Amino acid sequence: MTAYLITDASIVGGEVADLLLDNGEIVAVGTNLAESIKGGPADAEIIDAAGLIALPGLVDLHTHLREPGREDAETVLTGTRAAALGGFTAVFAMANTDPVADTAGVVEQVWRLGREAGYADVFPIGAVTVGRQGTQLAELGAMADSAARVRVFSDDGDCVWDAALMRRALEYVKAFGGTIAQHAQEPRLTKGAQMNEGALSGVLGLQGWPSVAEEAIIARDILLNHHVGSKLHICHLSTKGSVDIVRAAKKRGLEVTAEVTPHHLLLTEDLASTYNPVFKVNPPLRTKEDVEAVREGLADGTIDIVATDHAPHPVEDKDCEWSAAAFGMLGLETALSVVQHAMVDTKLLTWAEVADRMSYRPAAIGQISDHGQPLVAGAPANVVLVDPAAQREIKSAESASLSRNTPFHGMTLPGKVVATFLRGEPTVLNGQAK
Ligand SMILES: NC(=O)N[C@@H](CC(=O)O)C(=O)O
Ligand SMILES: [Zn+2]
Ligand SMILES: [Zn+2]
Repeated sequence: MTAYLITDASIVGGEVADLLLDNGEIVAVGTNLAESIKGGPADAEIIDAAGLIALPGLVDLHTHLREPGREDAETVLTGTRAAALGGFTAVFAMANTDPVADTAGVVEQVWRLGREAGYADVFPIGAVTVGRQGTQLAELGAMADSAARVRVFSDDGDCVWDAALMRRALEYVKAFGGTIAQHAQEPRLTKGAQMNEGALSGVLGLQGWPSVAEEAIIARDILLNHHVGSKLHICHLSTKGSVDIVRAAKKRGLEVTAEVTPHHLLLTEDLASTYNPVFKVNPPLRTKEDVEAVREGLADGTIDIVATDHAPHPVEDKDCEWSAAAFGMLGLETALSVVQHAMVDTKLLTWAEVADRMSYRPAAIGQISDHGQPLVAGAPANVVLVDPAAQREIKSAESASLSRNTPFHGMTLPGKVVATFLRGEPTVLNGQAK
């Protein structure tokens, strides 16, 4: 195994220093390591990281890898390659596959495919209900006890809308400290909904999706979870009202964690007026006021993490009329750039806080131990090197994903992932996937 000596990196939250990676670990952090390791790993490959920021490998708590079932949209291999290019060393794979990841067998298959691909560790999320049908609890315990060690469960794509079933799910996972990640969407309020409800949806003639459909479920589930004393996580929170509810709940000491996507930190509903379905997503893009509120919420810790909700769809599911198109956007390769643009360059977050929101906290919520750790000697060598001064134009044709549905196509965004290391092995070097 090759050792790597990363020199003069700006270590997030620390000083400019060298990092020596060997045998899957960070074996030393310090200045002039080349001198001090004389007689050490003689064959260490040197990577000049002057001007680059070293962050802990990013962790995405919400990714759609589409395998099994929609290998035309993405596979574990292509999705994790896109993840590595985005600086991620671990991704949590959503359960809305075909077959649904609602058994130990399916989650073990996805976990194993991740290991074989070798680009990022894949942690499967188990479905809450059988077939994501919302009627009967899936075998949560068997998935937890499987080789995949599932700790996060979600019917993402659909809401667990039945309050009694949601209560039972929260109670059930308490036994092993699991988390229920809710896709907060009251289905009766969003029947046929196509975009954010407001003046614009009226003008465009597209069925509106009211903020309250999200907020009502978030409020309900925070109360339910408080009653049960379990762990609740809110997927892709998107409205000002949702931020206010979570902020008030945390203030009262109620247990809840929440995520926001890069696209909800940057894009607004006016993009729907293009009628280009690349901007069609669940939950929908909201207003400028909502974007400001989710940015503030992420900055003050109300929203715990950024999660991509990378949702690949093949051309035929997007290249059609708005109402017929699938919901979802790519996100893995652009997430860090969007966060830099929306949060760092605006002085809302420091890079150390980016490490917190995109590595430490998602790893903690997902209960994984080999990721999301500070870059110190003895830690697993999951590291990403970022050039914050780079500018790049996003081109959908250049995506490593099998799908092309990035809403950032044509935009110039700051920051570029130069290298990603998974347990000391480069998955990306010089901006190229291995
Ligand atoms: N976000 C989306 O618009 N789509 C997701 C499902 C989901 O995250 O709810 C998908 O699986 O395509
Ligand atoms: Zn969802
Ligand atoms: Zn999703």
